[in-house]
Amino acid sequence: MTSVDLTGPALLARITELIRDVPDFPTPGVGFKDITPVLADAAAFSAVVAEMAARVDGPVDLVVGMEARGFMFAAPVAVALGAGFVPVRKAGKLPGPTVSREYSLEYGTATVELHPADIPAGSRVLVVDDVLATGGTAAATVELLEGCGAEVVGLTFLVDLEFLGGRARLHGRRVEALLGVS
Ligand SMILES: O=P(O)(O)OC[C@H]1O[C@H](OP(=O)(O)OP(=O)(O)O)[C@H](O)[C@@H]1O
Ligand SMILES: Nc1ncnc2[nH]cnc12
Repeated sequence: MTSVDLTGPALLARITELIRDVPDFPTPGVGFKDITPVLADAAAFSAVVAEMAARVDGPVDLVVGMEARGFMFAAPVAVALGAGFVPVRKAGKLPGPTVSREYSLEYGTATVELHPADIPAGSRVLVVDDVLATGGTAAATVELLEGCGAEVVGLTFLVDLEFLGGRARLHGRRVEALLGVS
């Protein structure tokens, strides 16, 4: 059992220390932010989940996380908020019926899918992922959710790679990031 005693600037400093910069991964020229050390640190992980859960206004029915790293934060945030969890998966992983969107991200293109049957119309949904980079993944996820009639009440990330401009793709929405990298 771990107590959450990391908050504010101490949490920010700890996250900054733990996230590992990996040059040229997965492709040349990409500066990859490896968040696995945050997951492996019990105090940091629980504090991140608590902080993500705190940065939302009003009730949340569902927390949506994107495969695969998004699942690692979104599922515990859902439990912390007393909300359900819905996975957005890469193409071909969900049995369906699914709705899907193709999108581009910092290092390629992909297709994401979800089960609309898991999203009752009017659901208040929080989207959680580890990294906001170009915003392609998050924007595609918002399109899918809104196509199901959900209300996206916010998007929360561990890291915002600000120099890639992802926030602009989410203009007008509540976007929270625990750490901004400029
Ligand atoms: O803002 P974007 O440019 O869309 O990039 C951000 C996305 O990229 C990463 O996922 P990735 O597709 O690498 O999958 P993974 O979580 O399975 O590693 C990350 O977890 C975000 O979902
Ligand atoms: N630079 C990066 N580091 C980690 N995850 C990412 N997803 C997209 N770009 C990324």
